Amino acid sequence: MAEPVLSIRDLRKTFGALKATDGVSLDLRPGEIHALIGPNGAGKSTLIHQIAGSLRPDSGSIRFLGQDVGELGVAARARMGLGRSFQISSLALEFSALRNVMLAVQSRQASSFRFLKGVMRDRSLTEPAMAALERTGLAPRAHVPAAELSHGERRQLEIAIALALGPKTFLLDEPMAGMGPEGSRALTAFLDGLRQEAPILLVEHDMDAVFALADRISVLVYGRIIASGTVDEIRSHPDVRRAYLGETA
Ligand SMILES: Nc1ncnc2c1ncn2[C@@H]1O[C@H](COP(=O)(O)OP(=O)(O)OP(=O)(O)O)[C@@H](O)[C@H]1O
Repeated sequence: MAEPVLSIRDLRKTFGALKATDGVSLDLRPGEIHALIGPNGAGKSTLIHQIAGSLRPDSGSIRFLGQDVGELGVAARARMGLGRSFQISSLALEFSALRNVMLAVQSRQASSFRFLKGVMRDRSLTEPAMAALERTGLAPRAHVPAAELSHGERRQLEIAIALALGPKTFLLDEPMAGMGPEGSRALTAFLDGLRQEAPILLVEHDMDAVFALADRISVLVYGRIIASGTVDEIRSHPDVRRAYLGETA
């Protein structure tokens, strides 16, 4: 089996008496979508924050591309290729979709001291930014200010930004949230193709999307992984049905 791109071992994080992450270990291998599911408050976002570097674990290790990244901050992990879907709040709402992606591309390039006027004509920025918008289906809306994009389009823009950074792994925290059925279907098809480019750790409540996409599913309940396996294994797992799937049945 191929070496994991991302490898987490015995990660722990408490908030006061609450064990938000209680000894989590998981691997993400090349070419796969590993879905992380679990009820509200199970600790999924807390885990993603620790992997991205925005929250420091109490103990445990996170290895990315063979390197222990525990001491690295968010920016250093992002530069290594740990791509996280941006939260809506991080979009520059007054700027166009295109300019939002260009800012991300620019942040990856060495010389960032350019005037904005020059930036908008700089093909080393516009071309990769347009390519990312085209891949996410947002190219027709490239010149629309982010403030005027629909909720679903902003989610597409976040993924375009993550893509433009040339990631080696994607951490996607509920990319389907707030999308209509058509948007979810389009995003599911898109993510399906994306896994070959970079494996995806996918936190998602939309079980249709999870069952359609996941090579492997881990189920998190009260900060612990109670089961990990293929879609079929998880669907038929009695503890999972009781702790999670049964909830919505
Ligand atoms: N900064 C914090 N301080 C204190 N408690 C926190 C903090 N962040 C998260 N928690 C708590 O940790 C637990 C896990 O939260 P988390 O947001 O990771 O769950 P989740 O699985 O992502 O939930 P959801 O599916 O609703 O997004 C919750 O009980 C939450 O209230």
